[in-house]
Amino acid sequence: MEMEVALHKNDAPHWVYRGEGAVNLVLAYNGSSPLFVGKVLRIQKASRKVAPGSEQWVNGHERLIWKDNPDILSSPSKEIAQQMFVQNVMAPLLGSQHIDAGIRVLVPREFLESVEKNVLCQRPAWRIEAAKVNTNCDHALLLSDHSVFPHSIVKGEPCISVEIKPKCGFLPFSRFIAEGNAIKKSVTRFRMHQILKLHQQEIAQISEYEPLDLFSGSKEKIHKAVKALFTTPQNNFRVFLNGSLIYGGLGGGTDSTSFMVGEAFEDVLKCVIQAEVGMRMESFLHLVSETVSKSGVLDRLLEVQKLDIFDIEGAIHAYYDIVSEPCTVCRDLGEDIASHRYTSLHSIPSDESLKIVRDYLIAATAKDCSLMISFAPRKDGDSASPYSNVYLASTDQSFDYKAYFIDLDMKPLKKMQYYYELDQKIVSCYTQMMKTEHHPEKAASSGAYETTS
Ligand SMILES: O=P(O)(O)O[C@@H]1[C@@H](OP(=O)(O)O)[C@H](OP(=O)(O)O)[C@H](O)[C@H](OP(=O)(O)O)[C@H]1OP(=O)(O)O
Ligand SMILES: Nc1ncnc2c1ncn2[C@@H]1O[C@H](COP(=O)(O)OP(=O)(O)OP(=O)(O)O)[C@@H](O)[C@H]1O
Ligand SMILES: [Zn+2]
Repeated sequence: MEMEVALHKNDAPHWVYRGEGAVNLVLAYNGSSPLFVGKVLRIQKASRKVAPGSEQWVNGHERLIWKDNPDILSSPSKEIAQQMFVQNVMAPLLGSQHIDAGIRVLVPREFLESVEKNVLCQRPAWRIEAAKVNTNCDHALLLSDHSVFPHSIVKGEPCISVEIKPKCGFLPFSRFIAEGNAIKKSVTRFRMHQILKLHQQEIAQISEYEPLDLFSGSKEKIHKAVKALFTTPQNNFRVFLNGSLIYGGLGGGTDSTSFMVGEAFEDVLKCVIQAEVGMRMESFLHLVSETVSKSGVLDRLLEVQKLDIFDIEGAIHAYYDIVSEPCTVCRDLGEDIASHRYTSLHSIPSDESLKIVRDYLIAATAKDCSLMISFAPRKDGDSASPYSNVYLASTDQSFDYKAYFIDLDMKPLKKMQYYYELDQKIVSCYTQMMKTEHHPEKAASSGAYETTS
């Protein structure tokens, strides 16, 4: 058992808003207690509307999925189960050197209430509307702050970091994909989802980012992807300087609000990138591309994403067998098609169904996590650094870097049906758009990728 660290109501003023996603709010520490310097606190939110799968942790069927992980099953709460999931399932797959499962700390209600009040003015309105801090939860996770280096805080040296949410980096190849949905095999989920998001006014503009480029392993394509992320960051790209957001949208989601532009931005970069004004951001993007390429961290992420070998169109049938419910997908497809294509899936041993769904959920986590890479300029003669090193030719600078995955939460089994429905919706919206002549976003279809053999 790890030692329990507890926070007090009086600590609240030192914990400041860093960011948030759909389910957690993240606070950074600005005080001087050695226990917390260089750390962030990840606290749970409570949805105002009940989201699919957000109910009580581990129902009977979920226990079956994770039955080989006693640590998960015996977890007394959802947060501890999440921590065990990161440690026992995701870390071995992605490499524990890129993961920090964090330690649990006790947080009294007064602390959470106080923090909630303090950060309110920084939270995006739509996030406030969707969820509040869960003040009934008495635990939070203390994690390393991946946007800084411990030594840069101590010595007051600069550190620049980037957060990338790469999303799914491959095209599905499952034979269970219906003929009518064959487009999924040539256009990435990300690009198709963009059309739906635009249609639902979740975004104002189609992203230029193509996940296949970022995961390609080719330096040129990786750089193309990084430049696209910079041009249309949405919730896929952020830059932090000494832990403060300097580029990209706050609070996740897809709106891009707080932007530093032009010269102001070039100016703040001067402490880390030794280049002329106007060249600094470009150099930094080269540094990011070089590091993504050199580190190979995305190669492993891609392998984990590819655990989804059946696609949701296959996995959904295994899901219905696990929860012992009649398969609504087969029902809606009608006897004929269903009996041909999916009977095999419905007649496999239950351990195989469990494996299909378990792998699908693990892949879903890998498709939704983010990567944080931070850089500290290296001083000459500083050879004893424990960090990896990357060289930026355009500025003749050396950097220490570290790469960590964040947001490796387990996806709830309950979400399977929602995943199926969303997938259908994304494909039909995209197909619809393709059919519509002269649609303003027709151009986006040129993102279709040719599969090379
Ligand atoms: O389904 P997706 O691909 O839209 O992913 C969701 C994300 O949307 P986005 O990356 O903007 O498209 C979504 O992100 P945002 O809330 O849009 O920032 C969440 O990460 C969501 O996961 P969870 O509900 O927090 O467990 C994500 O849901 P999962 O599919 O990962 O369960
Ligand atoms: N260990 C960390 N170090 C630095 N920043 C972090 C860390 N963990 C989270 N953050 C910041 O806080 C934000 C929200 O965290 P996180 O993605 O874990 O929230 P979430 O609610 O689980 O997200 P999602 O909506 O994807 O499920 C991140 O986008 C990142 O900017
Ligand atoms: Zn079925």
